Amino acid sequence: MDNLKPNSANSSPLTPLGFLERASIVYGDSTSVVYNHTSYTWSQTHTRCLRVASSIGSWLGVKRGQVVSVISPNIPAMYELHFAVPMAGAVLNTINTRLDARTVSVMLRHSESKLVFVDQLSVDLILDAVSLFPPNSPIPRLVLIADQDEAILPSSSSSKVLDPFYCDYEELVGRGATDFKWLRPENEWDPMILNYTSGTTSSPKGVVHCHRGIFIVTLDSLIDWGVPKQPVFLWTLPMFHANGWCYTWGTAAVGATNICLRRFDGPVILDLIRRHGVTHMCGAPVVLNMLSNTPNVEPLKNPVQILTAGAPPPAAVLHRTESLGFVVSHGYGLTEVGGIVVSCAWKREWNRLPATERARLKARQGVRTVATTEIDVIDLNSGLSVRPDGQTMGEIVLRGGCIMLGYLNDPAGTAKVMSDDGWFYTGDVGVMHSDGYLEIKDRSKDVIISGGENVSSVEVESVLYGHPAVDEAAVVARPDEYWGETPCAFVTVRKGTKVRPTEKEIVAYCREKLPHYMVPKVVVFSDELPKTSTGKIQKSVLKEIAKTMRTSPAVGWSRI
Ligand SMILES: Nc1ncnc2c1ncn2[C@@H]1O[C@H](COP(=O)(O)OP(=O)(O)OP(=O)(O)O)[C@@H](O)[C@H]1O
Repeated sequence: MDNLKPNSANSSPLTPLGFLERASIVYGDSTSVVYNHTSYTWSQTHTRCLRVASSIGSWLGVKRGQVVSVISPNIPAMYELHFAVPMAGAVLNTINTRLDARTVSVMLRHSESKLVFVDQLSVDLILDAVSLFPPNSPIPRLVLIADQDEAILPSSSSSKVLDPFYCDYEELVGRGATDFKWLRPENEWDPMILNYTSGTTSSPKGVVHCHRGIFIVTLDSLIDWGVPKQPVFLWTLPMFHANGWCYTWGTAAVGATNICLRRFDGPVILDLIRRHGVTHMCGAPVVLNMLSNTPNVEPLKNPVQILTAGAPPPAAVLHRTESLGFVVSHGYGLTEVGGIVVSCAWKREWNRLPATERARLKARQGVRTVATTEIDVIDLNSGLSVRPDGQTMGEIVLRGGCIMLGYLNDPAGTAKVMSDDGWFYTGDVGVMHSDGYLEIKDRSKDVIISGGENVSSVEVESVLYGHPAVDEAAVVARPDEYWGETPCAFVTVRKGTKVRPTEKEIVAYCREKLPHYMVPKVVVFSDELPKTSTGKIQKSVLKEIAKTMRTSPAVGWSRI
């Protein structure tokens, strides 16, 4: 067999872009995208993407390997650009619409972006970002995405303000060639995506993924969640957040109907579920919390699959969401791995357990997905696997085909997380249970060390979420002269709570459920917790507040 080698018939570069052409054949007349009064079929989406890709290259002059950015919520153009930009041979960089102008400016310069597609509501943001470019530095071309269905340009958007825009998105569609031969990657390791991390623990880092990695994680995510053909997929997860965990390309593979929406709250989601017969949706735990705290909700008529990841989902929130008729799946991933690489693979026999026990098991992050090569929890001193006792903490490490190529222009940062031993170091601290399922206990930067004991902030938070009056909770370290650090809890109280709990009551509640050293010594009540642009609680901000607190809380916070 020695002379049987890879050849040109069996080694065309892997890429998820081919899913679109296939969808146009198999599902050509079926609805691909719905947004307010606009809808397209898969055949139309295919043609529109080819036209945009053709215009990006031939009219706007973008070359293979150059970066093209998009700043947009979940509207049809955002979906199409996930195909059109890489089909033009360019590298897609989606930018979070909630970032500030300075950060956007840094990202555009860092990525040397050549072209930016800008949703109408981000016009001011992008113009401010561009105005921060140093004199004489090249400015990317701007294309406006004017929303046909919600024609609201920001107040300052007089025609003069729109002058810097080269053209409108629909003009690109109109000018493009339908018979455009899209640029296949020359090599499956060619960069396809540049995503900046959320910046929860440090400044955002530019993660680069290749076609091969995205192909692997996209198919893996469909299999892992058991997504059937032609589901109805509601876009409650921002596509700018790790490309909607790769379901942007995945929905084309299965011919789904993508329900797009600009913004949402609990009632909007529930209304869209009813109107469109939604079968699948994704969201960080904050979305589950929003749904389960929506007043006067009637249980769903048909079960809806909801995949949650991005932050630890407290068991109490999982339980409340499932009692509304959602079927929750729980996954874990990072921008650096493209999507979900670990999930709480559900065992049929667990269905017989009481609901609270099911929720406790489901709150664990779980096992590697089928296409992830290996995961482990290792002791950083010895480099060996920790004991699988559900107690001994270590760092979660991964290896597999969907791990990023590296951080853009940051070899030192890349080397720090991907060392010669072949592991990618996640920076997350976890334990391994005896059944082979792992559970995250914290981010390494958030572990609280009290009297020499490691306290998992996630574990304390999960107890706080079980309190009927607690809406959101975050636990951080507060410096303590005697213990070194002690847990300090920040909580918001649920709307409609008649009798607000006191600090003493919350502490007493935690004492019933946690060892003494894990119980928060201080509980601070607030109307809102600070969040990152991807909706994660900003513990770094809370840590700063906790540091300044001795016996009395900082201004704006109260200990009832
Ligand atoms: N199911 C989950 N349970 C607990 N934590 C999770 C889960 N899924 C993701 N996470 C957390 O989210 C992190 C990945 O988030 P993301 O890639 O959006 O950037 P970030 O880590 O928030 O930002 P930065 O790296 O810039 O601090 C993981 O490292 C982990 O801490």
